[in-house]
Amino acid sequence: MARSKTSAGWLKEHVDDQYVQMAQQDGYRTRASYKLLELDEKDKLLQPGATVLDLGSAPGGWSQVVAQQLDGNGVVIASDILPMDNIADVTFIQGDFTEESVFDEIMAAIDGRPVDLVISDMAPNMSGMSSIDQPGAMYLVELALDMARQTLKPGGNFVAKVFQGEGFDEYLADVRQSFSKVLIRKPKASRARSREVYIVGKGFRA
Ligand SMILES: C[S@@+](CC[C@H](N)C(=O)[O-])C[C@H]1O[C@@H](n2cnc3c(N)ncnc32)[C@H](O)[C@@H]1O
Repeated sequence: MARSKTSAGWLKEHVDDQYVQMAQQDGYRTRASYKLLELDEKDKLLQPGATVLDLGSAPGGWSQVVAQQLDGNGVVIASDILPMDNIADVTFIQGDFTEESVFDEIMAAIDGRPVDLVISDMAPNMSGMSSIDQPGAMYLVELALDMARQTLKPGGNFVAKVFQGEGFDEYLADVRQSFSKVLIRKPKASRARSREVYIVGKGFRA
């Protein structure tokens, strides 16, 4: 096989490919499933009977993991601007999360239930220009945190994909205001060259 990359680059791409292959074998719609599986293994996020809100859910890799772990015992509400094929036991709301009407629709689906976990893997389409992409990404995670603050039960948990760059430190400080423990995770299935990390907030303080 011709190797045009450095051996470190080749090795990383090979590992990335392995996740794609694993997802196909395990029946997950995307390699992203392994990120949530690793976060759950480390931080014990998914408990039977939980109400979970999955923001930026398409194509559904995280929702599949949540539905699988809850195994019919719990409530999963997922939302994305893109369509998502049906997943058993997952209520899906399609729409732009920056629009108030979508926020209201999600709130209506939650129907006053205390939410145990809010997870956001939302990311805007990247233009490659960080002066545009970074503020767009930060805006989405700020809205996700706002939703978490309005819906989580005391002691509830929060996960958000955040890109390291402008606004990251301020966002982290903001998350720390509302959770008793905050961790920064880089799951193995997250590409090393990506600036994405996952902020995990545990123990919501209402
Ligand atoms: C990395 S993907 C999520 C993958 C998902 N967690 C999974 O496991 O299948 C990021 C998602 O964020 C969604 N997204 C981006 N901007 C959005 C917005 N304004 N409102 C809702 N979803 C948005 C995208 O459509 C995309 O599906």
